[in-house]
Amino acid sequence: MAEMTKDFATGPAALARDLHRDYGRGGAAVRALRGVSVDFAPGTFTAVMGPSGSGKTTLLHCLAGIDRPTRGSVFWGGVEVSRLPERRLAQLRRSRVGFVFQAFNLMPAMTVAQNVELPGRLAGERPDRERVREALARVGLAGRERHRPGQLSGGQQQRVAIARALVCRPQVLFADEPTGALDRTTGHEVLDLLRSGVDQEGQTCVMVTHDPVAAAYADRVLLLADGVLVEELSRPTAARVGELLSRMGG
Ligand SMILES: Nc1ncnc2c1ncn2[C@@H]1O[C@H](COP(=O)(O)OP(=O)(O)OP(=O)(O)O)[C@@H](O)[C@H]1O
Repeated sequence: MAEMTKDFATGPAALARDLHRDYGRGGAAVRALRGVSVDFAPGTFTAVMGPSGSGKTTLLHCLAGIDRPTRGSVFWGGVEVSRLPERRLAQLRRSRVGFVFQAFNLMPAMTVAQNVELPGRLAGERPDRERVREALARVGLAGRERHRPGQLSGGQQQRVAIARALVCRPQVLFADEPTGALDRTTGHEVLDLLRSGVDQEGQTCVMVTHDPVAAAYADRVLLLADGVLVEELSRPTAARVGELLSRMGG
């Protein structure tokens, strides 16, 4: 592929350089990102934190190729994705990244297996039953293929959404407040799952969260404020993250 560079195998799984995202123009423009540069090494788990409106979701969407930066670049492996034409970007996004939302975003009328197959079907592929079974087994939902989302608990529904994101074996899994709609115990199950994907399968994971306890599952915490990265914390504990957040607020 022409846009591939030779560092593909060894470089970061994803990176951003001088990322800017403005919403609107002129004096009324909201500058959601104002020059973010960051690398995500393969097999690492990063939590993105910061006050409401600091640009966390915008950063995640730009990194995942769901939104385009106004200026700056995003790379997956050695591929610069921020300038790819829409069709090529959609194709690459399907095979390289997975995305998990706070609200699960499952189709209620479809079975669990059909939900996991859906992105592939939308891309015109024939469903691979074995892969779907594997993805569901990986999230602890073997045997629930024929159930509907409404027959599952919130935590199980989020695990279906994670299986859907993992079924194409993405290089990077992005999760936007994946435990935001869950109680604490169920939230921990989802976080354990994300953590074990990183430890056991070398998955790269980037997660937005407001919760210091959730952030402590990560290897690193990035703190955003007003669209810029202001702090980075390695091997976070909930107490250190809490301290950092209260320092920011004070
Ligand atoms: N589509 C949009 N149009 C206009 N402004 C937007 C749009 N999306 C986001 N913004 C603005 O960009 C800024 C960053 O928003 P973003 O959702 O990325 O923040 P966040 O840190 O994820 O917030 P929260 O923690 O509340 O979810 C905010 O000021 C927001 O109002």
